Amino acid sequence: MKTQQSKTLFDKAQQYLVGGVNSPVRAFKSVGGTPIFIEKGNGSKIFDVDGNAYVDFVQAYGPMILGHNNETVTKQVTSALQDGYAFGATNEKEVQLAQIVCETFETIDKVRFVNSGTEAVFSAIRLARAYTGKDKIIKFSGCYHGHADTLLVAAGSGLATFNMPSSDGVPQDAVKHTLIAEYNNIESVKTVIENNKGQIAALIIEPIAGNMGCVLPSPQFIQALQQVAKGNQILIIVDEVMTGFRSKFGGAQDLIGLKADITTFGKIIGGGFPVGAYGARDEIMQKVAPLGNMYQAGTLSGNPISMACGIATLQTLQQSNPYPQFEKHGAFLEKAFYESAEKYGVSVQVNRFGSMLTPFFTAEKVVDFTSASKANTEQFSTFFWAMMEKGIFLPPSQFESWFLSAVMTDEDLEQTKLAIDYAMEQVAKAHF
Ligand SMILES: Cc1ncc(COP(=O)(O)O)c(C=O)c1O
Ligand SMILES: N[C@H](C=O)CCC(=O)O
Repeated sequence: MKTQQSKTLFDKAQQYLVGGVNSPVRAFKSVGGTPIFIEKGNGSKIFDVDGNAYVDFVQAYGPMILGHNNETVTKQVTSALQDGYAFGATNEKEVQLAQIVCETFETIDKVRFVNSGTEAVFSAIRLARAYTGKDKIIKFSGCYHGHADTLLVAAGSGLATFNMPSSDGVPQDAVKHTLIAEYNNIESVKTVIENNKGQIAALIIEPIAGNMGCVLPSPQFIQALQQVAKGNQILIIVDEVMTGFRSKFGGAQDLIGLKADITTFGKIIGGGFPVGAYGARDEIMQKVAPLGNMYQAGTLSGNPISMACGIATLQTLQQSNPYPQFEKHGAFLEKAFYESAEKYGVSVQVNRFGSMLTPFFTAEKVVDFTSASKANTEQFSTFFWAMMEKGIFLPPSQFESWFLSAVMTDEDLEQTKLAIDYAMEQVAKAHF
């Protein structure tokens, strides 16, 4: 694997960008070595500046569900660009994308577009507080909801990767209303509620956790969560930034049977352009300005290029329906993991939901952040670099999800299966 050009660019990047990156997980810090610099993407693959090709399981951390440079999407974005990029006045494309979201989600009458998942989530929390008149919120350990102050506690993704319980610069005052419960543990939720009776506006949850690696909620947990929230007048914010339109044309909330009061989006609804959104039934959304007194605004919110890309991406997903294929491909990879792990005596747990998956290097079932944290990150690093050597690009962290794209071919999957076998062998050689 040649890396000279990436190394040269990374040296230069570190002169001008903090740590050479614009988002911490991209720095490869937890797996060591130099991050690759991407030149271009096409279909299921990305290509780095040294000429290496990789089957892409990162997909920009989710949005590129149709793969790179999808012909229909590129055409519609190019056409939108000819008409101008931002107006500070409403454009029909905003209405079109909003209509798709509202018609797809039973729990949503209206949406508001913003520019990122982070913005969507902190706005949703403000809305829940405005609607209920209460301040406290519950968040689950290991879930990540973006980098707003209130939510940078016991968070997953980069914070889990770098073993940071919280971020410097967040005042104690900003997190004093954030209460932490454990994923898949209803007793922990009940205890938090009992200790804060009548003060909790909302709980926020990743319906399928993707930011401590992929972790699925049990049906019993979801059912009890719904009941407990309802019984205590606590709104449920379902954070679908990662899961929205990923495992079905709609939300993971439908698949697991969780009824959202407020839903947040990002990633796929912008198809790779900056976007976020939050939505709810009318009664709640009427609190948002200009209808109500909860203020939230944005210079570039609903910009026509993100909207065009989102519309084209969702329409293509709806027409092509890649979801049954995701199931087939996901199951193929899951089997490949377990077969190779057994062959080389490596302990692995593969957690998967449709097109999201994480292989955890541990013998214990992974059901929450505590069990996820027991995964062997050194084994993961060995595995990661062996996969890179064989042309497979993965998130450079044990605590992220891999994503399948609709354009992955049988050949890509065979290549990935062979790479998994090789990488497991390297793990066994290096660690046993
Ligand atoms: C579930 C979830 N919520 C919120 C966010 C924040 O989104 P963004 O990175 O677009 O701000 C992310 C990803 O970063 C996410 O995975
Ligand atoms: N896990 C994060 C979002 O889903 C990864 C994106 C990032 O923080 O760069």
